[in-house]
Amino acid sequence: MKKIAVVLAGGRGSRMNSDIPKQYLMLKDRPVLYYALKAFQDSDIDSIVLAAGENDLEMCRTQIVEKYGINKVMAIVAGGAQRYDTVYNALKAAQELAIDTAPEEVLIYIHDGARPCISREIIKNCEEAALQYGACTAAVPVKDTIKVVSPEGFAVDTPDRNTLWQIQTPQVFRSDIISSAYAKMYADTDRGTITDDAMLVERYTDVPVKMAMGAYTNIKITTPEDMGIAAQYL
Ligand SMILES: Nc1ccn([C@@H]2O[C@H](COP(=O)(O)OP(=O)(O)OP(=O)(O)O)[C@@H](O)[C@H]2O)c(=O)n1
Ligand SMILES: C[C@](O)(CO)[C@H](O)COP(=O)(O)O
Repeated sequence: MKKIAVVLAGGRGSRMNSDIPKQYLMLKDRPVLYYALKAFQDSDIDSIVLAAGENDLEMCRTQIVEKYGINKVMAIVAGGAQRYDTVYNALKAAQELAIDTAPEEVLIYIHDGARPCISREIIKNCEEAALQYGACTAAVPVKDTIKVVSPEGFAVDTPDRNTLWQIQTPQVFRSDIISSAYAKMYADTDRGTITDDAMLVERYTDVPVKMAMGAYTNIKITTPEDMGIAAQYL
């Protein structure tokens, strides 16, 4: 199996309200993005594709990849308007890297660059599930009661908590499966809001997406208070 990580850093981080995108803020003494790259660097994956904003490509190369010796990064590509556009650009680069390998023999690990607390154990859990099922996502069972709420702010339903999982990354797929999902998604003019890659596999293929155990500490930096929490976890 060839193993390629796709690390996403093409977002603007609008909910963070900072001058620079959240993935470049300093967390402890390193940029947020460093931690995800380092986790894959230290894993047994073969290579990393980093996707970043068009104007940040050179900065990523010199100030993060080269500076911290992340030498498994084999391509740095420009992101797109939506998260899924960024993933798609990175997938094309990953396929180039694996040109000599059958897509069924390639695993793609898609990870948010804004999730710095990823661990070796989570990567391993996802890998095992992807090898067995072809498609998986890191996730944890929800701890709170979740309600469906009307636009007016009233509870309309309380789903059985035992059926609810909170979805994280990495999301790991066999290359043929995620490629097929993306091709069908772009052909669909009525695709609506898409927030993760597992959703595409659920919607556009018949491959069930397996939950692989993530961690409650594997948070995504989204709003300012997340920086302090992530620093504690790290
Ligand atoms: N067009 C985009 C949008 C998001 N991402 C990446 O996807 C991950 C998760 O997305 P999210 O937390 O939603 O990031 P942002 O879109 O940057 O944040 P916001 O929604 O607050 O603007 C982040 O690592 C982000 O950089 C990306 O690569 N390209
Ligand atoms: C993929 C993801 O991290 C799963 O939780 C998430 O969907 C990323 O985007 P979001 O816009 O912050 O939900």
